[in-house]
Amino acid sequence: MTNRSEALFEEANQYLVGGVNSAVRAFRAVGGTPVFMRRGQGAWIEDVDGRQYVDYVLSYGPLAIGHAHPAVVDAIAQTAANGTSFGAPTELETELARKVQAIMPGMERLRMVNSGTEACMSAVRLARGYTGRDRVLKFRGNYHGHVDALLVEAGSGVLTLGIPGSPGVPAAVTETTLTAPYNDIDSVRQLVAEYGDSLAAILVEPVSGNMNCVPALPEFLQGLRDVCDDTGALLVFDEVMSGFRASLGGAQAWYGIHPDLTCLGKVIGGGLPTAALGGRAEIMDWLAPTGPVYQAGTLSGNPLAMASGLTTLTELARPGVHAEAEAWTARLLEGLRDRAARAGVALRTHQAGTMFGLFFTDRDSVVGFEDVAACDGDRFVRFFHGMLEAGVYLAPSAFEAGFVSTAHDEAALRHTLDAAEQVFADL
Ligand SMILES: Cc1ncc(COP(=O)(O)O)c(C=O)c1O
Ligand SMILES: N[C@H](C=O)CCC(=O)O
Repeated sequence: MTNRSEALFEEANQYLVGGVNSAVRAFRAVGGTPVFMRRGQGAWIEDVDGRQYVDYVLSYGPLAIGHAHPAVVDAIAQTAANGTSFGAPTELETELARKVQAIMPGMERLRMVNSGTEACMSAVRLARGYTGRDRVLKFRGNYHGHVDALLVEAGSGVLTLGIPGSPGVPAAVTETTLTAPYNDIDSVRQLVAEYGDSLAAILVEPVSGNMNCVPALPEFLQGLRDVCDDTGALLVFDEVMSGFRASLGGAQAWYGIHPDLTCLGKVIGGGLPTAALGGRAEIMDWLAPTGPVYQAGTLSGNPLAMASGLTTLTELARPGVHAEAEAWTARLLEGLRDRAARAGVALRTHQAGTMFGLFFTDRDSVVGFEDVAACDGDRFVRFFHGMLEAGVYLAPSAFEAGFVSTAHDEAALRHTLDAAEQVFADL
């Protein structure tokens, strides 16, 4: 069997740092060569040698209705035919904002940006400008993109590569960043007792997807809401990953707990680069041009990304569509647990709508970074490679979440569970 990926990766390394454009893609945590993809359709992707895989990465979340959905492809093509960017307002920006607000009523006002990183960076600046305070609090294992102030005890590639912080981030920038263990409200209360007066914001992934998939405990999120109400700090939900996934209305609808600001990314662009910051109008209006907090972007609100996002959300919001994908995810996890149990493999699973986590552990619960770090990493690596070989594409790190789309069907389920049965037997 040929392996064009090896040749392509060797060549890529001569031009691109580490052969990739985002660190987690490099397979450093699992070993071997990243598989180069050339095509995607629905729930399936095809590599450069023609091998097919059921895809549970879905571009790390954005493709909620699967690869190359015909309506999305049409919308992008039709929009592109009229020009790809204007640097002037277009009607599509308002249409996407209206659609997001219909699904997430807390997004009273939005600002479109180009990436989740930008959304989180702008959230921090806005919170500081609005409150007149400097400190922000984040959680161990949560990842908010590569924002300097938030690259502290971060998840995702930072965990995958074992990087404790990041060289290049001046100490002065992170001096105002406080960190606490995820799902531990007592630690938050202790920090707030000391620093509450200078706290601008608490940023949290309400469903953490960057230390595998760990949903917040409802009492933890409620505790954060209460602490923010008491101190005047803003509660910022980073729903870049959980938005339109934990439920159609995101984690805020799933828990019924509402932040002051929300960061969105991934699904909002349906596979094209867009993201958004939104929330209470009174706070959002502090952004330029209505307010003094500066924020801008040459390609922000790009028409192609607006068309792709709008079409994706329109399809996803059709009655029953998201619920069906959630039910499919539950069947997947039930099937995996069943096959693992039959093979005597200790496996714990988490589900948050169409996000999921697999943990090789016999712990009764996985609620914080320490629980995730204690899972059997060698077993994950064997599982990952076994599944890849059998035509199932999972993220190449035990610290990334899995994703399902509305295109995952019976054939994909059967293929995945048959593969898992074989792989568990050899673990
Ligand atoms: C929760 C969360 N926030 C922020 C980001 C940053 O988004 P982006 O990669 O689009 O910059 C990511 C993913 O990378 C994420 O998962
Ligand atoms: N965990 C990251 C974001 O969700 C994965 C995407 C990336 O950094 O390439």
